[in-house]
Amino acid sequence: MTRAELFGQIQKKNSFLCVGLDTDLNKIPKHLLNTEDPIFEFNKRIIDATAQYAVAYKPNIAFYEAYGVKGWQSLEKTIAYIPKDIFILADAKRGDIGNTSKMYAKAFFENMNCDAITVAPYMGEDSVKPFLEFDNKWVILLALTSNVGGKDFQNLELTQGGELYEEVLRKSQEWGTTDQLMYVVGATRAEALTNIRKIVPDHFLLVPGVGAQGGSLKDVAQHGMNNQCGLLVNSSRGIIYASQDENFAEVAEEKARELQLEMQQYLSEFL
Ligand SMILES: O=C(O)c1cc(=O)[nH]c(=O)n1[C@@H]1O[C@H](COP(=O)(O)O)[C@@H](O)[C@H]1O
Repeated sequence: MTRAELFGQIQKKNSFLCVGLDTDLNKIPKHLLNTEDPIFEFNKRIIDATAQYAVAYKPNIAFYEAYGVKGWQSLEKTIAYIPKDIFILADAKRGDIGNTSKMYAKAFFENMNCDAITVAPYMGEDSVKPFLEFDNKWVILLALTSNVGGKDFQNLELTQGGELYEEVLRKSQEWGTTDQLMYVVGATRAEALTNIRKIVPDHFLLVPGVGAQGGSLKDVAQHGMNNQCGLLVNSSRGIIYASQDENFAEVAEEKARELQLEMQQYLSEFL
């Protein structure tokens, strides 16, 4: 998907919501466990309930890999089921020597036909470049993550000045364009967004950490929005497990709607 198409979706739906499909057999309603493919059945109901409010879905690959071949089949069916105008983001956090990254890129961009993949920048330019060789596909580099341990390395002061995550943002801009590269910034690190926007004013940011991890959507929008919105804010557990009863899809729809309404307000205020 192109940047113009993504922004078009945001304008059309008045939303920059990404729904995280972190589907766990231990958390989905029990009555679905009797179906042939409980993970897909759950995802299908969540997608049906939230597609009108979501501009992106983010299946986290770990939740599918954990179930082996069956998990991959559920993932393939889920990706095929997502409406074509919605951005699909494989949260796989890959990155390896070039030869290997190329195969990861094939897996998610050709075989799975995802629009984007999350990539760890730690192995540097030649580990990221193979993902950038596909038209209208996106690399989402981890910059400042939402977890507490993110500070262990990402906030280290470098001898030449600045922190490690800032260098990731600066250096990686040489590898691809604003039509190819996005960055992950955790909603729990919203205080850093003003500084981040000085380094990457035009890039899209994937912002997880709203909902279950307690990040503030308002702070993210206020400090992170640019003139094309430039944000995809993810919530996974806060939407998909808001109810673990038979009414889970209706409650997920309500939660997605609440976030969309708040986003609509910020789009009119800050854009
Ligand atoms: O890359 C990610 O999506 C990601 C980066 C990050 O810094 N923090 C983070 O929580 N995530 C992912 O975003 C989702 C957050 O899920 P919830 O906390 O349930 O909304 C999970 O799939 C995480 O793996």
